[in-house]
Amino acid sequence: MSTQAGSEVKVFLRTRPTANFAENLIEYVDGQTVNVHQKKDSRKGVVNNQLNSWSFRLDGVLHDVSQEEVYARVGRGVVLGAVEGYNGTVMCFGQTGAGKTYTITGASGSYQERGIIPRAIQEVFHEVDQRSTHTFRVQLSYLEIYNESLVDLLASLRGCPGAGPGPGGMAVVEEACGGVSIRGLSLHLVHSEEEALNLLFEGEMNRIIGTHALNKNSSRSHCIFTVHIESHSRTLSEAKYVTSKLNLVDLAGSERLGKIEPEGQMLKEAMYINKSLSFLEQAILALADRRRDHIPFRQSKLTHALKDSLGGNCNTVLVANIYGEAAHVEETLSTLRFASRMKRVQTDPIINQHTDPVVRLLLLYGSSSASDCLPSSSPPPKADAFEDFKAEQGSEINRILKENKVVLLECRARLRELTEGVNTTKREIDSTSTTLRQWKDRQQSQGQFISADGVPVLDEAELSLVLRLRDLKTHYRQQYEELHCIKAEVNYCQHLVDQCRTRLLTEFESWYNESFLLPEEVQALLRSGGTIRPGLVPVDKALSLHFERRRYELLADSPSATIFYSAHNRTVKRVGQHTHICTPISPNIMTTDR
Ligand SMILES: Nc1ncnc2c1ncn2[C@@H]1O[C@H](COP(=O)(O)OP(=O)(O)OP(=O)(O)O)[C@@H](O)[C@H]1O
Repeated sequence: MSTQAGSEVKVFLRTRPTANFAENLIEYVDGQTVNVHQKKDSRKGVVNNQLNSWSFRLDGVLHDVSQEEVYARVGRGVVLGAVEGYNGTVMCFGQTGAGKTYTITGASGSYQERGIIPRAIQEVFHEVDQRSTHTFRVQLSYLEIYNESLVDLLASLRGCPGAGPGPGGMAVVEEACGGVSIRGLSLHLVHSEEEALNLLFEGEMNRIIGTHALNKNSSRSHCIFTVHIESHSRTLSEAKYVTSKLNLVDLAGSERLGKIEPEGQMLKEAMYINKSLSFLEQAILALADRRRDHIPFRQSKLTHALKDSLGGNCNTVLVANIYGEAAHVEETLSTLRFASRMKRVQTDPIINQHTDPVVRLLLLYGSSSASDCLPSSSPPPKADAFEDFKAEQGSEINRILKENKVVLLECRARLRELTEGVNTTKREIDSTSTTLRQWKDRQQSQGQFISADGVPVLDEAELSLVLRLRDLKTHYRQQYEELHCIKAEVNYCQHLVDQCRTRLLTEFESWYNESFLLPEEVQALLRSGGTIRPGLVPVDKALSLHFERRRYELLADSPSATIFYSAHNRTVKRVGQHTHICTPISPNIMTTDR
């Protein structure tokens, strides 16, 4: 089993931008050290021993930095680790309105300001596309913990297996391997970045948001977005496979009750939030103390659900969000205290390797009494089976692949034509400029014609050259712009074709294994929808890959932005909220990631 060198939880500080940043109270020293000064409390008497300066050492201070940099420093390592098979957690903690949701999810509907979750999704699928030696299975879940109740934020999606809490309701359950899972929480298989973003936006729509004195869209709950990754080697025909869980956690805001004076429902919410955060703090304190053998995870739903995600077998990163104004310096201090406790928690991540029961069965039977268990006839050659698959089970995705190839070929032909056109125009511009220059030189040597008013007079031939040059330049600019668009379109079509091809091959592999290589009794298990997963992807999901050409024309030069906006808009349309359908403000803004 591979392991990563044990270390501590990584902790970063991120500040919400404000014009009133309390520079005299909060001091950043070397990119890692934060000093906080607080005025002595006069109500406690003139003479008191209260300290008024604190120093905290963290892994990094993210002050005035872009979402992209935050992801690069905080998220990327954890995400890449998860693709390798290491569990990972990125968690945002801090007072209400300090920027936790902005950090983890990002500003709603803005590609540049998307947060860690959409970027992590993009990275996971990028890696999946790159790693052709493995097949990946990516599933998502989105859990909300509101007033000590577990809520499935993706329960509204009909037709997903495992959806619905079942008779016992939702609950955190301990697993034999020491981890935890949530009974009744729906898991959704996703095949592309766009499908995954659809689910994220769907879940966002369902979150419980309240208005708070410090944040008009305050999240009144804890949310855990989890990417479950499973990978099998394509080349090694062994039963081993690797799984990992990537948890992206947005905690509810920590707030002193006295400060905001909530009432009614808000008071109840605030009490639940504070209680669960204080249990979280107790669990962290216990985890940081190596002499402790009991960690009080079961005190709250939050700590129980995060049992296997806070240090231990997990790459854990905490972002401590602060709102650095003088009025909030106490919250800043308490956030930093929490962060420095968290930093003492040890991590010891290992790759989560398992053995596939189906393949193990196959290998086992194959080596002992193959004739009893393996299918009676020998499997057909793969090339023939592939042709059959394309004509039957895989016909829909194969049709989409063919259609996309046709569009790609058309786009390429158009690109060639335009490139030739641009080159021809450029040559004409050059030759017309040369002729004009020569004409001018000749005129200069003969002397310039001047009108009766003393204005230089253009010769008719020279005038026609000047006009021709102007027209050519206008035409060149138009062609160039068109060329730029068609290039982006070609890239995007190529991306879709690659995606369809990978999908066709992956589905064929699953179908071939299940149809010809598995023992008949195992095939029967798969058919009856037993505990063993079927490998085929439903056709309606495959259809979602269909190329919606017109809709993408606007967004042609940035495929990943296209995916982001398309998923966002689809969710907004489906849910029918009064949210804006978002399109990029201008192509320039879209392509330059802040
Ligand atoms: N780094 C940042 N850059 C730009 N805007 C930010 C940043 N951080 C926070 N904001 C803005 O501040 C406001 C509050 O942020 P956010 O909702 O993320 O806070 P929060 O900590 O999640 O609050 P709560 O605990 O109430 O849910 C939002 O309007 C958000 O867009």
